[in-house]
Amino acid sequence: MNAPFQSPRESVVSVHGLVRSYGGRRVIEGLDLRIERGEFVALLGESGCGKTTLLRALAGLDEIQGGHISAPKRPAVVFQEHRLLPWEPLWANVALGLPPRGARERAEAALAEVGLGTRLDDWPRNLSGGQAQRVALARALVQEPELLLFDEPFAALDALTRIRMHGLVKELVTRHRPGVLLVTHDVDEAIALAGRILVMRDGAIAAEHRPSRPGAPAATRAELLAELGVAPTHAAH
Ligand SMILES: Nc1ncnc2c1ncn2[C@@H]1O[C@H](COP(=O)(O)OP(=O)(O)OP(=O)(O)O)[C@@H](O)[C@H]1O
Repeated sequence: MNAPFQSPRESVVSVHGLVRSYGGRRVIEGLDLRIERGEFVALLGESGCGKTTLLRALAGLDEIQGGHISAPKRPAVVFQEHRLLPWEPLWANVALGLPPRGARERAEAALAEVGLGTRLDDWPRNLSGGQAQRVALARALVQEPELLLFDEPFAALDALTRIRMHGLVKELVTRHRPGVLLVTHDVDEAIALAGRILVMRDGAIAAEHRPSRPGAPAATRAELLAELGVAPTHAAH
């Protein structure tokens, strides 16, 4: 009897030999990256090493100077600041870019998923920082993206709100299964959320960790801190 057919794991992002420079200065130099469907990848690296530059290139926001990127045309992006339109109510902010028919209902469902289902007609100015980021998350997920790009989305939140957001993001990502790339400065956040953690250095991926292996989180934390040149402290959570 034939063995069951096993398809190779499908990648949602595939980058080969990426080069990105600003005015002749190369920030990304021959970078390779794959993200599989439903995979949650975190990207760490020293300030200025090119994390946001990579994310923008994946989002198709910038031209590249070399190499090849294969990624969905319209990935959803969540930035550190919520970027909500102050003159639109919450539901319209979430519905932005949806076809008009059924847009309000879809926005309502997405806002309910992030715990703001009763605030459809409220305004961005009435939200706390954490609530505004939840709306930004709803706006990203309502598009049902194959790829979700996070650029330090929780960095401006207080520690408790950040931990609550981690729980919510885990739940939503498990349900919707987009490929995720999370740019973060927070080693503990990367360990809490990602199945795979990449460290960026000198314009390329310098190290890879899989914190979900049994017994791996503590070792991964120490290795990551050493790679990032930071003295270890107690885990934040
Ligand atoms: N528009 C731009 N024009 C010129 N140089 C830029 C531009 N954007 C970024 N850079 C440079 O590219 C390098 C990488 O920047 P990038 O923002 O990608 O780093 P990062 O790893 O995301 O940093 P951080 O962690 O501090 O956010 C930096 O040296 C930065 O000065």
